[in-house]
Amino acid sequence: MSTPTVLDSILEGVKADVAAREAVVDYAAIKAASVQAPEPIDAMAAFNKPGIGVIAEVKRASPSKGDLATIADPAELAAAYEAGGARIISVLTEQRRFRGSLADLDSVRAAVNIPVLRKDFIVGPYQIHEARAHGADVILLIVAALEQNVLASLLDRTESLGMTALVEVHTEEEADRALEAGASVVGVNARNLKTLEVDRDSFARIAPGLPTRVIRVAESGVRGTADLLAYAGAGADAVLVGEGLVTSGNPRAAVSELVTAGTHPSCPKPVR
Ligand SMILES: O=P(O)(O)OC[C@@H](O)[C@@H](O)c1c[nH]c2ccccc12
Repeated sequence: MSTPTVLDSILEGVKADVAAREAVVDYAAIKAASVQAPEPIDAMAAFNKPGIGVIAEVKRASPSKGDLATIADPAELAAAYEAGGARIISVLTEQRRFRGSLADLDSVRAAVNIPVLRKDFIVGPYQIHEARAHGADVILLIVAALEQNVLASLLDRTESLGMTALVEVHTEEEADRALEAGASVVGVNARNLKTLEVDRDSFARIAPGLPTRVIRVAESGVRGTADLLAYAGAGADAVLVGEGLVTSGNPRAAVSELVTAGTHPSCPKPVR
């Protein structure tokens, strides 16, 4: 057997944490809660607005950098992102490496009126019902973490609950798998989750091969407007930004600067 990757070790912790939560709230209960939750917000409408969308992330820590910022109040941060013009708020809920939680998701959901993305390492249907029960409108599905049949069934379940899946890839092969599973929104993560290395060119390599009906999201490594414009030039509909915003000191202004650049007439337009 090959040595475990960072992703393998994260997934192992996530599976243990899911099992612990399921011992408290069982599958039938979380499923019931997910269908009783208030209706999801239509994230496809948010993705389809003109200009480059900014998905702003509530991110406390990362495996590569450790603690990024002290986020005393995730609701306040999310409200600042919304006021700055973010189109969607992403909330990291993985606890061991990213120091996130479902409590953070709850706080953010209560604070904003735009779609909320639950960002975690989804391994099975329990977490999808859980995301919906906690008010998520969008969830992340990471192709590298899932067998093809599981990916396809989790995507179906997400959509049958009225949510949108952001299907994350890092290679052309993974992009093919995302399309094969029926993804409508594909995110190219510049960071390889197996090695944690960042390759900002991965988006430009992969995005042109996606059919025009697919929404393209560039994830990770956006430090400012120059990176946003580069991703826009390579065909991005939206960028997902975490570290650059939580470390900015003024999240509302930082989002607003990106949104302004992404809606300026000189900004390259999405391909559709
Ligand atoms: O902090 P950054 O470099 O702006 O990246 C944000 C986001 O792309 C990153 O948090 C991310 C993308 N895909 C993930 C999957 C799991 C955990 C985290 C991620």
